[in-house]
Amino acid sequence: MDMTNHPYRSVLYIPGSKERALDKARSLPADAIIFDLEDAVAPDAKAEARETLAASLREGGYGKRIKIVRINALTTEWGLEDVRVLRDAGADAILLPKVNSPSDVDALADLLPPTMPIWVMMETPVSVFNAREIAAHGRVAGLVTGTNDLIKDLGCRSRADRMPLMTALQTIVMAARAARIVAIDGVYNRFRDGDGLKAECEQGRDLGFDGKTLIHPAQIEGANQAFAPTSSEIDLAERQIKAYEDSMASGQGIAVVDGQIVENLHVVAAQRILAKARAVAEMAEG
Ligand SMILES: CC(C)(COP(=O)(O)OP(=O)(O)OC[C@H]1O[C@@H](n2cnc3c(N)ncnc32)[C@H](O)[C@@H]1OP(=O)(O)O)[C@@H](O)C(=O)NCCC(=O)NCCSC(=O)C[C@H](O)C(=O)O
Ligand SMILES: [Mg+2]
Repeated sequence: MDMTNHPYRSVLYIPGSKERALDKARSLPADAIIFDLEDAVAPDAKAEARETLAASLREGGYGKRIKIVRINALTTEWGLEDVRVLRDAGADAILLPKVNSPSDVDALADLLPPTMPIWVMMETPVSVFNAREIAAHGRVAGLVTGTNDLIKDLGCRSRADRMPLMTALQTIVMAARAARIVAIDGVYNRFRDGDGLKAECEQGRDLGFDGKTLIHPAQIEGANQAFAPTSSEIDLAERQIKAYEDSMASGQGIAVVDGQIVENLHVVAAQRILAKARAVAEMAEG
């Protein structure tokens, strides 16, 4: 699975214990799925969920959706067995919760095949302080923000504008961008509130996240819309690239489109928008 040229607009958590949801996900329009063995699964159900999930992954049918398994932390009684059962079950990546430092990633890397990408939950204050080093770890391919755990650990208020989380959110995006890996925003807990989800998706998009983690199928469409390039963004990107090429051909280094300058760096951003639009279109083709 090519994980780099892939959209990550909607990243849906599914409890590994829920067979019906595991099955339903095969037809949901999410870009990626996090099959969860951690917080969505009760302690008594963990052993059975592990086997249920391994069987679902082996059965397949998830198409182009990126398949990420969230194991329990290796410091828990379940973590090692999660790795043993799931490491060869067909996941595209393993997601490690409650990471604090690169050494936590090392511990998991030692247990996985060398080609298996590791994603990391950024959900402790220490992980935010160590964000740059965690993101730069050679095995880490994505950062997933755990806003619920962050709010718990910070003791901050859960506000609609997420002001108390802003330093953490921006640090996570910056760390991911510096390391050229994926950055996914946290979940919106009020899963029946479409307007609230839309606002939070747009905020996450504006901050630079690639997409949002979700807890319910009803949230997928809102995230897919918010994190996809709009038709006017695509149109502007195409015109910027054309204008810049024309200006280069006539010996000038700068073009002007809609009253704004276009330099090489704007062309790079425009090309990124078009690449994302192509990736979204390919995902829609199924
Ligand atoms: C939140 C839910 C418990 C709600 O479940 P339910 O009441 O069953 O919802 P519905 O009846 O509306 O469900 C309708 C159908 O959709 C399927 N469904 C529901 N949720 C999912 C899902 N996540 N993936 C796939 N399919 C789903 C139901 O099976 C129904 O199907 P059908 O019967 O065929 O019509 C529930 O949505 C849920 O459990 N969500 C996931 C919660 C979760 O994963 N939490 C852990 C991750 S959040 C987190 O930990 C973030 C981070 O770590 C942090 O710190 O912030
Ligand atoms: Mg968490």
